[in-house]
Amino acid sequence: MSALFFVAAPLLLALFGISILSLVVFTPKHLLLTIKELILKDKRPPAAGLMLNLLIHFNRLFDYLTSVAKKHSTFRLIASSYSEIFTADPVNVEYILKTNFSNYGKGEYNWYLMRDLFGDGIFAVDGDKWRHQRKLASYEFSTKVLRDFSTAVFRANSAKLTSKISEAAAGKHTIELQEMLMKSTLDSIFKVGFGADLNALSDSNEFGNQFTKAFDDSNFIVFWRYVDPFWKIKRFLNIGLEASLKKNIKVIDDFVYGLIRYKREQLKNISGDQKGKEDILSRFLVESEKDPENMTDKYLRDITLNFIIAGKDTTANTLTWFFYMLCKIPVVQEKVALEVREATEAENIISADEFVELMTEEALNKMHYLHAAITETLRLYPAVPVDAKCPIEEDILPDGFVVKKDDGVNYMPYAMGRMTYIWGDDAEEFRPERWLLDGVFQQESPFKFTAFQAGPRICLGKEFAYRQMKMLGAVLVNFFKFRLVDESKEATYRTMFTLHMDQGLHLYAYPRL
Ligand code: HEM
Repeated sequence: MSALFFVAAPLLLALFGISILSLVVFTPKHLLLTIKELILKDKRPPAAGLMLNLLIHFNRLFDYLTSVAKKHSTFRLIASSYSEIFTADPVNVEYILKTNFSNYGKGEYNWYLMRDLFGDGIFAVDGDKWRHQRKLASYEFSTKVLRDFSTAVFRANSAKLTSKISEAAAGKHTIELQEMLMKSTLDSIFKVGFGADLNALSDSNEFGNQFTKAFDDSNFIVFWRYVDPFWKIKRFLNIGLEASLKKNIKVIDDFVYGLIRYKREQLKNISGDQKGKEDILSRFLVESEKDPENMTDKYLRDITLNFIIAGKDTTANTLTWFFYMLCKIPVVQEKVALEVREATEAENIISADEFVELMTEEALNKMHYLHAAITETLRLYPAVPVDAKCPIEEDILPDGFVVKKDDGVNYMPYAMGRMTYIWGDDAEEFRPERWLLDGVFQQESPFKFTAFQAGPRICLGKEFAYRQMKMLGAVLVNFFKFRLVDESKEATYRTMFTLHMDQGLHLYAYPRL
């Protein structure tokens, strides 16, 4: 241990120095680049500071970026040899995500930071691997079978959650809703995406709980790499957060490989045409039988994990902020409750199991106010608050600013939702009515409302997510009135890839009926 310390300490100090220098001062390479920029009169986005600012403001990172975006719709932060560009301009966003899509991928840089956790899954890759996964998953999302099956699963899980909350309400206990929602959406993605009951993999709930905890922590640690100049050395020495990440990834891997083994066994009992048609994982497993060299178990792990992440956190986090806003503005909560009763035509006091049967597609489609309230939540609390891209070639954005090949380019759904130049003077107000015209929900441009990304890489699960969120939202509001345990406290986020409420959402639930 002490020998390791004596070897590692000077190395760490040297790296510390170099890294801080690279973040703080202008190296000769950077000076040359700046002089070149001045001579060539490149129109670069205004420099709002150094990359070090991201580290300084890490805990309130998305609010820091919002405050800068209020002054400059496109700006950059400077590192030693490149700039990280941030934009909140819908015209630029359309250009990056659609018009010149082929020039803006995840890139090597993002993949390198994310790969220990996300591997070669759809969130982290470009090119053929992305196209392959997108194509196979698109089939699955477009089928009526998936639609009907997922609706049945959402119904069952909503009734299950209602019964859990009823127990807490009866005992006058507080609930931590974010954790409950995380479990519920994990159950749903397991059943729909992988055709398996989470409990089927293990007798105890602990299995899913450990996975959820390990994933949350990894999500935070991998995001932290973007601002930590020492992460590579920490990984090499297996110390600090990188050592925890390694342990967490082991828990995640055990969980996902366990699922793949279980699914392979299940698949052995299915033959003929039906094989590979039931769920996303079966489809990928059948592909791997045809092409075992490319579709290794590691690749299957990456694909599977990325789908769990896609389906679980985004939806649960959005619902968490939705219930938080319902508590902050009780009149919105009452309007949702009224709409749900009218749309389902539920007259008598009925059980949750009976009530979820009234949640038909037709009833859900009638709930325009609920749809608007969820969308308003996503406008102000987008599940993916900042999204990073890397340019392949030097380029000029529609606002005339030059993007260099080594720059990073980010669009900012969190900041965009708060810009008066996009949403008007009341941009920071939570007002579901802004989405309604004569009571009917109106779509916005996906380049202005960017919570689901846009263009060829637009979220594949958008419709699936709305169905699940409307179902859970409607059923819970129908049965309970929610109140914050601490009404004076403003909720905040834990900075990571997804907008996770820090410390969870602690509520009282009172029976409504
Ligand atoms: C409120 C819920 C959701 C939100 C806000 C959301 C948002 C997003 C965003 C912003 C991306 C782009 C991420 C990136 O490239 O960095 C994305 C991609 C994706 N989402 Fe969602 N998502 C939600 C729910 C879901 C669900 C429930 C599923 C699946 C069950 C899903 C499946 C996917 C997939 C597969 C991609 C990758 C698309 C690609 O790269 O081609 N999403 N989503």
